[in-house]
Amino acid sequence: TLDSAKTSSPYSSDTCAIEPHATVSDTCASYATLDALNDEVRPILTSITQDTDFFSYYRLNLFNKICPFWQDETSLCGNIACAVNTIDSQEDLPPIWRIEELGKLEGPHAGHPGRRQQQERPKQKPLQGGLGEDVGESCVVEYDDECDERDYCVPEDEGAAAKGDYVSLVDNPERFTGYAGLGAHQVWDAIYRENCFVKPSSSPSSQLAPLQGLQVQAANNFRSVLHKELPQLDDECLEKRVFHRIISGMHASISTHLCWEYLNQTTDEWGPNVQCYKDRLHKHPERISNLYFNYALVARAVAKLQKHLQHYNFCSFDPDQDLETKNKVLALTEQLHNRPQIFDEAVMFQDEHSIELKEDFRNRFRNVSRLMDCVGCDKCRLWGKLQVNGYGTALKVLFEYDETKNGENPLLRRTELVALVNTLARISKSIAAVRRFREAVQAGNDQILVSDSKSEAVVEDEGVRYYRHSDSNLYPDNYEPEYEYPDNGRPWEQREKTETLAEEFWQEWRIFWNTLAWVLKSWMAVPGTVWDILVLEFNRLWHFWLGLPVPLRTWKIQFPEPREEL
Ligand SMILES: Cc1cc2nc3c(=O)[nH]c(=O)nc-3n(C[C@H](O)[C@H](O)[C@H](O)COP(=O)(O)OP(=O)(O)OC[C@H]3O[C@@H](n4cnc5c(N)ncnc54)[C@H](O)[C@@H]3O)c2cc1C
Repeated sequence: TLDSAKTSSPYSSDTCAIEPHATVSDTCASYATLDALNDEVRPILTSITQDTDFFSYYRLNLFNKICPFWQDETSLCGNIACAVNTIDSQEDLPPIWRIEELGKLEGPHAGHPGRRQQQERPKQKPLQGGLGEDVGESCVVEYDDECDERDYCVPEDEGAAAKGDYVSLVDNPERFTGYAGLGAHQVWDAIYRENCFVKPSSSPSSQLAPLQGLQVQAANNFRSVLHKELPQLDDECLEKRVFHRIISGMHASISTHLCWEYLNQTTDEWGPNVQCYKDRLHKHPERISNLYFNYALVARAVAKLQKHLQHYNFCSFDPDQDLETKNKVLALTEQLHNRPQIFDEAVMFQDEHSIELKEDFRNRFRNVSRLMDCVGCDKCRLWGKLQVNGYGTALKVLFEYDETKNGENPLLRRTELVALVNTLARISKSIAAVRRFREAVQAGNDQILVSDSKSEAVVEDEGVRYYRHSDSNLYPDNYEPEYEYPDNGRPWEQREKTETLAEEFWQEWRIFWNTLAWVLKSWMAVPGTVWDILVLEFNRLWHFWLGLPVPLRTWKIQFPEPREEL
């Protein structure tokens, strides 16, 4: 099914997809142009998404929605299934716990205040410090969450009483989580198969357990979209192609992130995994092409907002933060705007069926958005939802906004703007990572060393020095590596540094605590284990007494190697 989507892609024969001076098809720019643009905007984009309260928190309904298309316990979370299978097998316990942990959300959450709370609480502190005392809550909370028929995504609060939680995007980086297998494949499969303007012979939902209540309604809407006759759609239709490229480009970006921030479970180290890149991207240049295509599309949408954002209110009750955030955003939109156009949306939806086609396109995109509730790993669902919303917002801006006007365009909701800019930052990071991976493959290296050591300043702009970082991009003086790493492994780029006393203390404390937990668990398992051994030995004795072949002994005494196992 995914293969059918793949083979129907007109790009599978695109062997020169990553030739630097080739034009990225369906855009107006070459790979080299987009790389150069990315080098230029990456520092400011990183600063916006990492350093401003407005863009580093996202509101979404992550836990209260059920997958509206199928009921299938195994697809809910591949990791939990793994953990259930292996909990008996003590040997595998620590790594599996780690995998399960990887998908969980980290950092503080804060619930969206209800109407009464909104009236009672001071406007500067609507979350009452829920995200930490130093977070500008007036930059984070969004009261206006209504949406209109022009949206390409299902609004976050649709059909649910709860208005969602605020989560930190900085504390929950998109990277390897171990979410894989049937559950993940089923979601990708549904996204490609059901949203590819291909008339399905049978929907996956029809093969799964029966649906109930609201699920039936959602599934019916979904099917009615799929079965709608659209005479003008054929395999070569530009709009269909664009749809496929957006999905495939998003998939490629997720794959890049998980390969770049990969956890080697044998060595417990995080770092780029060149083989992962080769398998998922390098052997499929059309996927890299789709990644660059998405960059052009989303960057064009952000550029188009230049006028619109001039009077945008980022932090209602904090003028200093508001000004700082606005300055950064306007610098970004200006950089993207003041250059030859990289994507021309005006060629789409131009024929006689355009209204019908646009409506269909939008509905299919909404289905992708709903499918995100079927993703069985919290962090993957967070970033999946955010990026689908980001692409949906980009499409809305491209096809519904007039860039020459200011007040007449509908105001973008906060969630839309945060999703749009963070999605651009994700693709930007992917493009930089793909370049590093490509260089490594061309040089025949199986490893990439990532270090944050700075070489000499390369550019100085308005008092800020930019350095050429080891990932070959330019970063401002105060740049810190984008990601934080889990407690159980120090970042690979910091391993050589000397540890402070506090760090050493906590490291030792963690080992002590894990040892204690491990010992207590082992003690609790003693009665069960002794019982199993007695039954097995009695069975062997019984076979021996009857003169039957004696079963092999399936247990042994093994001394643990605590440091490695913990
Ligand atoms: C919405 C979502 C978000 C996810 N987020 C994360 C995450 O943050 N971290 C994490 O570790 N895992 C994440 N996953 C899981 C991850 O995407 C993979 O599904 C998982 O790593 C298993 O990979 P795989 O090699 O089996 O192939 P998959 O990536 O699952 O791909 C399945 C099939 O799709 C086709 N395919 C693959 N890439 C493309 C492409 N770019 N274009 C077209 N076709 C393609 C291929 O035929 C492939 O066999 C996410 C999954 C989903 C659905």
